[in-house]
Amino acid sequence: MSQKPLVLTLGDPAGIGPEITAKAWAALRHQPDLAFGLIGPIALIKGVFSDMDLPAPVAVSDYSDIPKTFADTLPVINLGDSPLVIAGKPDSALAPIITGSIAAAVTACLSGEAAGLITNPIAKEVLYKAGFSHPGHTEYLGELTKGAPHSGPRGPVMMLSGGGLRVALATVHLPLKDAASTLSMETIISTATVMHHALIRDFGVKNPRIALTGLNPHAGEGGALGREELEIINPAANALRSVGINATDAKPADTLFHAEAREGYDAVLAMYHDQGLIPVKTLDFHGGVNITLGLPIVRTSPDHGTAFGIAGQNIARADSVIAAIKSARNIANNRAKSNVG
Ligand SMILES: NC(=O)c1ccc[n+]([C@@H]2O[C@H](COP(=O)([O-])OP(=O)(O)OC[C@H]3O[C@@H](n4cnc5c(N)ncnc54)[C@H](O)[C@@H]3O)[C@@H](O)[C@H]2O)c1
Ligand SMILES: N[C@H](C(=O)O)[C@H](O)COP(=O)(O)O
Repeated sequence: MSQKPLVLTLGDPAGIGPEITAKAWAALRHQPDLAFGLIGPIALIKGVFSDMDLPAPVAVSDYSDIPKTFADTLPVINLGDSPLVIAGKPDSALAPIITGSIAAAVTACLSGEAAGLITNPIAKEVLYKAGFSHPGHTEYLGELTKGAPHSGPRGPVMMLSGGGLRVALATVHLPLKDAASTLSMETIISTATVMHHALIRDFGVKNPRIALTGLNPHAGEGGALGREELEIINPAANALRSVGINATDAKPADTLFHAEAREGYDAVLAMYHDQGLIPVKTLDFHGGVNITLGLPIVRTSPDHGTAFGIAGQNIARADSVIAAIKSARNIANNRAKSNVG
């Protein structure tokens, strides 16, 4: 399978990224197939390793050095100097190194030097204050990769995996009041099409079954509680089925996520952010993974954020970032197989 290393972005260094990076490295150092390098100022990560009595990270100049170094210490693609970072104290002055780390990781994946990237959490508000114009990583990665060749329908599509669920979103980071007015047949069709192809290529699902949620309570109750199901979602489902994509008509979201339902589908397409992410994070907060579908590169992320309130206390759990690293390797391997096949 792909022997190229994975790369981990810095995220907001005032958050829990540095400590979960150290904990993930300590947990995975003897698993060479999960070797990863951090992209960021090495000065920002050394203190955490010292506090945890871990070997000091080392700067490497080439991505090919990551696998050779990983068992002994964390390899770092050094981005040079950084402004002062105080754990738990976000600072928009850090925005250039935060976004610079992401851009460098994308470049490494596009060049083939890295098999995939995992993003440490960012705090959107902090980046917005610095002029970051994208809603989050997902859209930024879409922009950074839009010119690169990609076999299959292009995203980006956000999908959270965890608790036995895979849930993608038809609308993402916009005010809830706008979610209904933004919802369209075109958005549902394009998102479900990306999901279908990704389930096959990235997850090895032979005949994907995608359940669509309704927008309204009880999926609109036949139109009595809203008409988006009758006028948008179900016509989109019909169009999807007409081209061979197995998508259901709108189903009531409050009963779609229970165990029996979960067994009936390979993924769910939810109509708005919290409708889809609450079940995943409720069932498996520390095992959940955020996966971006429809990109020419592999990208995963922990399902949590910067947790500024606990940053620097060494109590953050690395489970989710470890799950994200494993997921990135699995997807990279599946893509390598499908490219060969
Ligand atoms: N992947 C990402 O980049 C990502 C994901 C979600 C939220 N965010 C951003 O993070 C910021 C904070 O968001 P939030 O407070 O809603 O969510 P959060 O995930 O940062 O925190 C939610 C709660 O979970 C706890 N928590 C989070 N991660 C933990 C871990 N690894 N171990 C132990 N406890 C953990 C926090 O202490 C807090 O109590 C926001 O700016 C948001 O946009 C980023
Ligand atoms: N909606 C995501 C979540 O709750 O996990 C989170 O905001 C990350 O989004 P990006 O990966 O686009 O930054």
